[in-house]
Amino acid sequence: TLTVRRNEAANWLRRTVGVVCAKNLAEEPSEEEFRVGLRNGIILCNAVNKIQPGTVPKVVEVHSVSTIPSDGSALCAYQYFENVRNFLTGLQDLGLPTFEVSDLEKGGQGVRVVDCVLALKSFAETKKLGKQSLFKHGGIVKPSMSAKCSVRKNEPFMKAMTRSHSAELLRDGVSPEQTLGLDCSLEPAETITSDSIRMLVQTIISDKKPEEVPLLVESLLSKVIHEFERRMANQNDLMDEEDHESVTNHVKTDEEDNSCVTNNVKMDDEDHNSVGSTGDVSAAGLVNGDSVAKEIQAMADIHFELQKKQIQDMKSNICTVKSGIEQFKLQYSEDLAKLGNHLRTISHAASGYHKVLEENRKLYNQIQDLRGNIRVYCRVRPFLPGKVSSSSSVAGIEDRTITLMTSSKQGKDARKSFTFNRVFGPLATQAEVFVDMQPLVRSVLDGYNVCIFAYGQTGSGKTFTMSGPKILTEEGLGVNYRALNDLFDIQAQRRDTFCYEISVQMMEIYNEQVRDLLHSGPNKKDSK
Ligand SMILES: Nc1ncnc2c1ncn2[C@@H]1O[C@H](COP(=O)(O)OP(=O)(O)OP(=O)(O)O)[C@@H](O)[C@H]1O
Repeated sequence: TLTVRRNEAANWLRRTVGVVCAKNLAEEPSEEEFRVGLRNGIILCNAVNKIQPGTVPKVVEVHSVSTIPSDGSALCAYQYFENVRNFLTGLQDLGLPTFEVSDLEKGGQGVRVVDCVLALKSFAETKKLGKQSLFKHGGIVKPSMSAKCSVRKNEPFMKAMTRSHSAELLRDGVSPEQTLGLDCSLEPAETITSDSIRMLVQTIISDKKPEEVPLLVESLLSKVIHEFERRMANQNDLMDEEDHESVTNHVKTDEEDNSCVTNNVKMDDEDHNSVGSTGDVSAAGLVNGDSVAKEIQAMADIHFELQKKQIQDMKSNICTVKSGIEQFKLQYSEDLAKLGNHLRTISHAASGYHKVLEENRKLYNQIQDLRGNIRVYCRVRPFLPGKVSSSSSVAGIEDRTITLMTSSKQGKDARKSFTFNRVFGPLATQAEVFVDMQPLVRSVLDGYNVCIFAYGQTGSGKTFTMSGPKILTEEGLGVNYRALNDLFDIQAQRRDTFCYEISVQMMEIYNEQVRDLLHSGPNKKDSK
């Protein structure tokens, strides 16, 4: 705020001119007190002369302090005006902001006075800083030039600052010998720009004799090179530090990798357990980059050797597997060749199968023909329950012959023998009877027509032989059932090579009449 800034300005003036000179300016003056305190221009002129001696060549002052009223009214108005005017002119010469004389009168713009004083304060501080910097590095001591020579009227404040700063160097003067001691390595926060440096050099050589210039430039360049090398060395040191930090971080990262490696090593080979402990020690004892690098290199070497060994093992395993595969391939080709031979044999056999089958069929049926195209069998029914067995007319039964005895005739005529393909006695079972007929069923499936029928008087046992008893059992199955069973069995055996269609009809011939027993409707007589 304005009050704070005004207090700051008052304090700075008091410090600059001393409390005796600034006895009429309070530390924290009001606006009026500030105006009255500075009104006669004495404090202002002394202040600017402290900063820049000679800015106000003559300050009108009253030495008898006691005679000066608090508002400075003892001085004539023109005297006040003279001091203030000289002060403002000096500010203009320094390129600082100014104010109007009327601003120190009642009703004037006191803020402009405050601004002006604070600008002078900044100027003084900047100048002091520049001097310290120069003295610190240089030893520039010989004033030979007025500050005014480098300060032009109405230049911008900051530009004036820079120029003034440069002017300090010049004003203090530099002999060639002294310049040799000039340290161009101004502080890193130096305020001198390239323009000001150029100006500085120009000014330095401007008042030098031509023969002094090369020596001067040489000394400057020498200093510049020296400074450049120093900064490069600093830069390298900084970069080394950064690299070291980077290496340390890298090592930390590698520590984690090494722990993985260590685990792998432990798992792979117990002989390499020492590797794990080495890795732990190196991880714990990372002190500097070299030792760490060596540890890492050692770990990498061990890991490399381990991997090399694993690769060799894998190579030998691959060789073993390869030879195994070659052997297997050889055996496989041999087996394949054997299988091919077998297949050729089977193929050859298969090609002759149908021929052989046909031949077999012909031979089989030739046998059936040889056994008789028409075969006649005789079966003797046992006595039915309740009948006397002694009244039988059968005198004897042989394999193919049966002998009957007629009680009404005597002698030789009483006995007659009959020959059949085979004679079955009363004890013959259904299975025994069917055995002689079974080959004919196979001939049916080979394409031959076969007819099996029973012939005899009523109650002689035709139905029993062909179908079975009234209460049917497995053993009692007659020729019809057994023949049909055989037909279906042979059909199943040959299903891969033959396809058979089987159908059944049941006809009855009775009293010269044929009847279809499976016809569900009214009996249909068929003369055929
Ligand atoms: N080998 C046998 N063993 C036991 N019993 C038999 C035998 N043959 C026939 N029989 C019995 O004799 C009786 C008459 O037989 P079956 O009915 O088969 O004669 P059939 O010749 O068919 O008579 P029909 O011409 O009148 O029909 C039946 O009770 C039957 O069980």
